[in-house]
Amino acid sequence: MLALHNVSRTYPNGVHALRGVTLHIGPGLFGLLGPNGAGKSSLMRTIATLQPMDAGSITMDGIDIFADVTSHRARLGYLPQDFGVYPGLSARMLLDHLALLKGLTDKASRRAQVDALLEQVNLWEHRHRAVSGFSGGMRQRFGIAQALLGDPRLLIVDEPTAGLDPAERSRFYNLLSAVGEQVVVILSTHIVEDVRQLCTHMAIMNRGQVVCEGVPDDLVGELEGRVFSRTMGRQETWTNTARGTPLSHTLHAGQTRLRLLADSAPDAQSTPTAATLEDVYFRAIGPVA
Ligand SMILES: Nc1ncnc2c1ncn2[C@@H]1O[C@H](COP(=O)(O)OP(=O)(O)OP(=O)(O)O)[C@@H](O)[C@H]1O
Repeated sequence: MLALHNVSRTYPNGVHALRGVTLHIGPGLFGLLGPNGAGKSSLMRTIATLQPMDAGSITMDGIDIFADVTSHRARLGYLPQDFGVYPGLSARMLLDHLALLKGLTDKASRRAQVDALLEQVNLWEHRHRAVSGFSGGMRQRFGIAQALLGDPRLLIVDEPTAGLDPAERSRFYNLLSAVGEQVVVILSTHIVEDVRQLCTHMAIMNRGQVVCEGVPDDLVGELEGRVFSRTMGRQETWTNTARGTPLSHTLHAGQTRLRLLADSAPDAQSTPTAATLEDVYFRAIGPVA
């Protein structure tokens, strides 16, 4: 169990990136959602002990992660938003090299682990190809393989599906959910659907704070029966709309569809509609104009 208590961080430039974050993260896949700049990467990097915090505490199974950074890192796998690769090095050679850097010094067991990981992430047949020439999805799967070196107990994955096409994304989802059966996985993303498809627990961050936390289905269930939808009138603007709390608006076949939160139908045009995790998200962070 990873426990964060009142974690705060202000960068030297004065940006208050984390403001008293408290979270308890157990086994399975934990989704961390939030808009750009919410503080997700800052939190990930802090949990990975790549940057300090100004206040608060983080423990893993009751042990302060900053008390013994080396042993925490040995139990940690991290896939950052952008990870560089050496040009020209094959997947197998690069993974072997990264394994060595991670302290896997015994050649035979290192090779065995490298090969097993390449199989696990479905890159075995591409093991002799240069990682620098991989597609986005293959690269991310390689990223998971490198993060899993040394059998970590905690895996941190920061916005992994950006730029992946639907097929690659779904392959990546399958891999991540299989991994999530064995280790604690924290997935940071601003794609609500990622969390919907993968995560058993989640939190939403906004402006450095956790503004919503729970089980995705429960959070959606809390809004059930209170979400209404209607076409937005031509003269109407996002802010002068009638009753109910506006959640979001989307274009559908050239018309703007408005989603509202209200205890009963706000007007004759609104129809009840099934609540979604996106409604939970917009309710937590506030409507986007
Ligand atoms: N090293 C840094 N020095 C100064 N400010 C930073 C640094 N890293 C992040 N910030 C600022 O801290 C805030 C939180 O950024 P962070 O990258 O943690 O958010 P995020 O939720 O991961 O966003 P994104 O989805 O865009 O990656 C932002 O205002 C950002 O500009």
